[in-house]
Amino acid sequence: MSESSESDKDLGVDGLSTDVADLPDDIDTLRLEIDRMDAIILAAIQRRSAVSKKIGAHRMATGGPRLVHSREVKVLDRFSALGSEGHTLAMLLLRLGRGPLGR
Ligand SMILES: O=C(O)C(=O)C[C@]1(C(=O)O)C=C[C@@H](O)C=C1
Repeated sequence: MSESSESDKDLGVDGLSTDVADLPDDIDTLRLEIDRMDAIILAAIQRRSAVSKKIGAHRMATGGPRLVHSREVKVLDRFSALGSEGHTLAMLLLRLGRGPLGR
């Protein structure tokens, strides 16, 4: 998997390295790190969805479109760093942000 890009560093995720050489070969310790990452990921997804819904509500209240294709392409591009599964994950994030109207 690729390291985070320069632009991601600008966005404040530079503390989350994929270099885990410094972690011990101890399953309990490693599982604790997974639990910590899962908690961060879950909170980030929930916050992302809330922000996305807020943008959508504002845009629709001001007469704009429900979806913005160019932004969705950017999200899909970013997650292509994960390979083909990145597309599935990005689509899921976009769906979570759209809410029930966006199916
Ligand atoms: O960036 C926007 O304009 C959004 O509404 C956010 C978002 C997203 O979740 O990334 C959601 C719906 C749009 O179609 C595009 C992007």
